[in-house]
Amino acid sequence: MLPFARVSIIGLGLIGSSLARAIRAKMPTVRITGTDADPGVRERVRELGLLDDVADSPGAAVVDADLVVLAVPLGAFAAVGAEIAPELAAGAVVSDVGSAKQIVVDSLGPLLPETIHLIPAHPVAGTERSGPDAGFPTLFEGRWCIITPPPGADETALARLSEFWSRLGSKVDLMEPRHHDLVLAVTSHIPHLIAYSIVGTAADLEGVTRGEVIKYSAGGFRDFTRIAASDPTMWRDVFLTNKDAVLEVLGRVSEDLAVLQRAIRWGEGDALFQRFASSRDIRRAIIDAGQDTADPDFGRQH
Ligand SMILES: NC(=O)c1ccc[n+]([C@@H]2O[C@H](COP(=O)([O-])OP(=O)(O)OC[C@H]3O[C@@H](n4cnc5c(N)ncnc54)[C@H](O)[C@@H]3O)[C@@H](O)[C@H]2O)c1
Ligand SMILES: O=C(O)C(=O)C[C@]1(C(=O)O)C=C[C@@H](O)C=C1
Repeated sequence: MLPFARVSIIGLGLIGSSLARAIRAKMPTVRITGTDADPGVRERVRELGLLDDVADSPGAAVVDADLVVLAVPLGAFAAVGAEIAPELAAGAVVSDVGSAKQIVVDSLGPLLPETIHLIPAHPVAGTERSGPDAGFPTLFEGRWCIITPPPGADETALARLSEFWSRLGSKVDLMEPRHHDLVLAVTSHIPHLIAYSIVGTAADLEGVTRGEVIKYSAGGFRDFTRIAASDPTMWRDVFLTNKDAVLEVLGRVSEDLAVLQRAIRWGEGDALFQRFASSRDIRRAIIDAGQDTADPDFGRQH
C-alpha cells in the first residue's frame, strides 16, 4: 500500500517540481496538489502538467492532503505554516525539504495543531539551478534523505515518510536536527559560503580584470562558479537559519586556512603535502560510496 494518497507541495521550484515529477514517475496514483507564491510559477507548472491541481493559496492547496511538503526557502516557513495550519486535515503529516532542520522544528512546531504530525526531512540532492523548469524526476535517486523527527514524533508517521522517500529512490537516514545542522554546515553550507566568497574576491581583485577572470578561468575556479550561481534567497536563508553551526565550523575553517597560509609562507612542503594527500583520500571515499554525481559510475550500485 502507498504511504500517502494525497500529497500537497508548497513551493514549486527546483525541489518542489522535482518532487512532483518523482511522485508521478514512482507512485502514479497519488493525487498531487500544490501552490507557489509566484503566479508565473503557478502558470508554468500548470503548462507542464506536473500536478493534478495547482491552487492559488497554500490553504487551498493542503485541504484533504495526507502529506504536505514545504519546498519554499527557509525564511518563508513560518508564514506558510500560519497559512496552512487552519486548513490541515486531522492526522496529516507535515514535512519539508529545507536545508537546515532545527529551525523547522522551532518555527513550524508551535504553529501546527496537536492532531498534525510534524516530521522534517532533507533530501541531500540539488543543483545550482532554480525554478520549475530546472526540476527533474530522478533528482532524488540514490541520494540520501535525512529525516529529523522531533522528540516524541509519531512512529507511524515517521515510518510512512521513510517509505515515501524510499519509494522515490532515496536512501533514508534518521538524525537529530541539531546534529544534521552541524553535519550539513561542513558538507554543504560552508562549501557554498567559500564558493560565494572566492568568486566575489576574484571579481573584486584589483590588478586582475573581470575579463581576465572569465577568459582564463581554470577548472578549479569554474567549479566554484557553478556552486556560487546557486539561488541567493535560498542561501541567504540557510545562513540566517543555521547560524550557530555555520559559525562554529567557519571558525575551524579559518584556523585551518591560517595553518596552510603559514606552511606556504615558511616553505613547509611536507605539511602541505600531508594535508593535500589526506584530502585526496576523502575524495576517493566519496566516489567509493557512490556519492559523486559527476562520476560516470554514479547510481550503478543503487
Ligand atoms: N536547491 C538545492 O540544491 C536544494 C537541495 C535540497 C533542499 N533545498 C531546499 O529546498 C527548498 C526550496 O529550494 P529550491 O532550490 O527548490 O528553490 P527555488 O527557488 O527553485 O523554489 C522555491 C519556490 O518557493 C516559492 N516560494 C517562496 N516563498 C513562498 C511562499 N511564501 N509560499 C509559496 N511559495 C513560495 C518561490 O516562488 C519558488 O518558486 C529550500 O528550503 C532549500 O533549502 C534546496
Ligand atoms: O549539488 C549542488 O549543486 C548542491 O548545491 C546541492 C546541495 C549540496 O550542497 O550538496 C545544496 C543544498 C542542499 O540542501 C542539498 C544539496
